[in-house]
Amino acid sequence: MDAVALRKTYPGGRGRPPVRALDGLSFAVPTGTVFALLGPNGAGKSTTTKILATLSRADSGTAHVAGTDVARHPERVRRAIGYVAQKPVTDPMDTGRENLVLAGRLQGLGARDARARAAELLDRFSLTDAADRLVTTYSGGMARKLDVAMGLVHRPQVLFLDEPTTGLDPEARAEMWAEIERMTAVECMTILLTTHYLEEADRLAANVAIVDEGRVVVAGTPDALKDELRGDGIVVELAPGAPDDGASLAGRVADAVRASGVRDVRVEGRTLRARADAGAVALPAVLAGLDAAGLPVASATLARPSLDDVYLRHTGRSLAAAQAGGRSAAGDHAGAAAEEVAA
Ligand SMILES: Nc1ncnc2c1ncn2[C@@H]1O[C@H](COP(=O)(O)OP(=O)(O)OP(=O)(O)O)[C@@H](O)[C@H]1O
Repeated sequence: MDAVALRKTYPGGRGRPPVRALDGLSFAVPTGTVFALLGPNGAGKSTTTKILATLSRADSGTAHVAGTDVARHPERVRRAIGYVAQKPVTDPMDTGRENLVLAGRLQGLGARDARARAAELLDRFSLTDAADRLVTTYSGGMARKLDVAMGLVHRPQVLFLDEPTTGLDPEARAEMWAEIERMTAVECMTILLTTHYLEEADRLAANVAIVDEGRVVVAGTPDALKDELRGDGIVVELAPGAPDDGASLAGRVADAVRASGVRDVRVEGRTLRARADAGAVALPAVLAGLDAAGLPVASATLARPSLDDVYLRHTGRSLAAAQAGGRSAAGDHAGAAAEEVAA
């Protein structure tokens, strides 16, 4: 599966400016592996997934799924893929089993085969005990597992999972992760996953592409991306006593730690992030510099590089900050054009 130079602009609607969702996005996914598109809300992950799943068309660029060009032969692609959207597709007033049997019938299975496939999937997702209860009574984790099962009824070669664990509690998330790992390990399925959880990408994906403002800023294996960052990460939270006067606080903090030998210094609000070859040596010097400058510290941590550091390095801000702030052009979708469905 690959995407090459995908571009997509949504019309703004109601006097709003158009939104450039994809700005030349490219990546390649080896068959039988999990690939994660990682980025904050509005980065363009869902738009990419919809184009690859033939639910939307790119303005330009090409994409292949299961060896087929998505724009030229969308019907062939649809037969080869399962698509699990962010929003549930199940009918809450039907049982889990009824939902799966109906999905099987819609995919062309006979009644007996649809029932057998439903039972198999219910068992696989540990939903057999709840199979004959209405979906409206399911927990968030159970409902999400049923969504994924719905995408698997026709045994797709390629599965798209759009934020499969958003909103799930840690236990349900761990169960979902185990199932995703099983799908690639045992069934050799190719999975494109979108997430804004760094830990999820790190744990599941053989390869990760960090997406920001409609393009891939960096891609590689999680380990290779982390190895690019030499040394340790230092994070210092300033105490509330430190005046938060934006740019001038950032400047004072940067000046205060200049002599400590740290690099890649960034200040967001009251949080200082920096890197050092030997963090244990640099951290006391950082704290001494802040103390001398009259900047009180609330906490300080030292950590091996994480995907968050990779994100910060390549986008200039932490994923948490990007998630909180959204992207500059992103608004809510109100007044925007309704999602179109490619013919
Ligand atoms: N149908 C639409 N009409 C107008 N703008 C849209 C539409 N769908 C998405 N957008 C805009 O395109 C940009 C990319 O959105 P997209 O949903 O692809 O991002 P995302 O990374 O998947 O974010 P999320 O995690 O919120 O789903 C955003 O600015 C979004 O507001």
